[in-house]
Amino acid sequence: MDVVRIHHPYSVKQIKPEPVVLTLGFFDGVHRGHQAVIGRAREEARKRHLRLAVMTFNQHPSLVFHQLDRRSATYLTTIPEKIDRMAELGVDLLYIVDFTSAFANLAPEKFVKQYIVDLHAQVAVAGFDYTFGPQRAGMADLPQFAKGRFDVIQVGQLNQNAEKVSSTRIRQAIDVGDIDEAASLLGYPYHLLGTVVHGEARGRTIGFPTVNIRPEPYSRVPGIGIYAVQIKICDVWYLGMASIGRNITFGDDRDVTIEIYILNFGKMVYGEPVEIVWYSRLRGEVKFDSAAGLIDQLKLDEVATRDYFTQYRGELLS
Ligand SMILES: Cc1cc2nc3c(=O)[nH]c(=O)nc-3n(C[C@H](O)[C@H](O)[C@H](O)COP(=O)(O)O)c2cc1C
Ligand SMILES: Nc1ncnc2c1ncn2[C@@H]1O[C@H](COP(=O)(O)OP(=O)(O)O)[C@@H](O)[C@H]1O
Repeated sequence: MDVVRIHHPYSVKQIKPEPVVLTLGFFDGVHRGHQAVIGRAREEARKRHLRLAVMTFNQHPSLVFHQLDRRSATYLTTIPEKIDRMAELGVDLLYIVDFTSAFANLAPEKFVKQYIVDLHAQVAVAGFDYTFGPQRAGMADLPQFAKGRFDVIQVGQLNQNAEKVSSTRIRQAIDVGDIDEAASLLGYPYHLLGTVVHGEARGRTIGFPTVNIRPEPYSRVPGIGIYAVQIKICDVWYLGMASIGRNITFGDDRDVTIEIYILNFGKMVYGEPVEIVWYSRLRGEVKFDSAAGLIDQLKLDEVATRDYFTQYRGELLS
């Protein structure tokens, strides 16, 4: 897959000359609804023997249109994850456009000319709620702006349990730790990228050393709780149990940390990039009277983690 980053106004040299089916959207999470849009575009690309292109943005449009608080400016998929997901969906060409005021304020005619026609789109595909231009023109308006220069395909709303599959719904599920619901809406288990940093060096003293994770900036961290996870370090996947919490047994008013005890592991890996896959929420965070109480619970958690993977994810056990 070719990835082309664009900052408005772009240079024509950046644009690939081949005709494409162009899929438009922000696609945070690349969830089942997004997969349906991209899948429809892929079908059209195959039929017409064209390359499949996607045009997305580096940041959420609402960042430019109005102020966002810090928490809502986080993403289900940061750019590196989105790139991986798009490649897996068979996308040939990904344009990542910096969403700036200059880009957002392009009149719809100019947006259509510069970002659809000049990208050599023979077909533009988007979800029913895609909007463009400062007045937020919609998909129903796109054919009139196309003026016969490309075809327009609008993909309808995908529902699950009679409700729209949406990034907002998935963010809400992630926030309350409902990663099962998140996975069923995403169509894959939730992932998070980060780096191993130093913690308080207490884990090793209680027999459960943990990698402390600093998440990739702007990524959305699941709600407080204890989870069965998979973690990739130095290109190898391991099983583990993760705690997202304030380590309340050891004091009040602590910051939320992400810590993972990795099964069958004993290496020092500070500074390594990691990928975490969230499989199951085991329990909430508990305040124990002593470290001994926590240790007993961690032993039970380890059994619960192994049981979970044996029972439901046998394919991950090697
Ligand atoms: C699977 C798991 C479950 C945990 N559950 C709790 C908990 O319920 N309550 C709590 O106070 N700390 C919990 N912890 C966090 C420990 O307090 C923490 O790992 C320990 O203090 C080591 O911290 P350090 O890595 O900063 O040295 C848990 C940690 C793990 C790995
Ligand atoms: N089974 C394991 N799971 C997680 N980390 C481990 C494991 N074995 C060794 N380590 C290493 O030990 C470190 C964690 O030790 P810990 O005492 O919790 O210290 P700190 O909280 O300062 O990182 C990890 O960062 C990792 O490099």
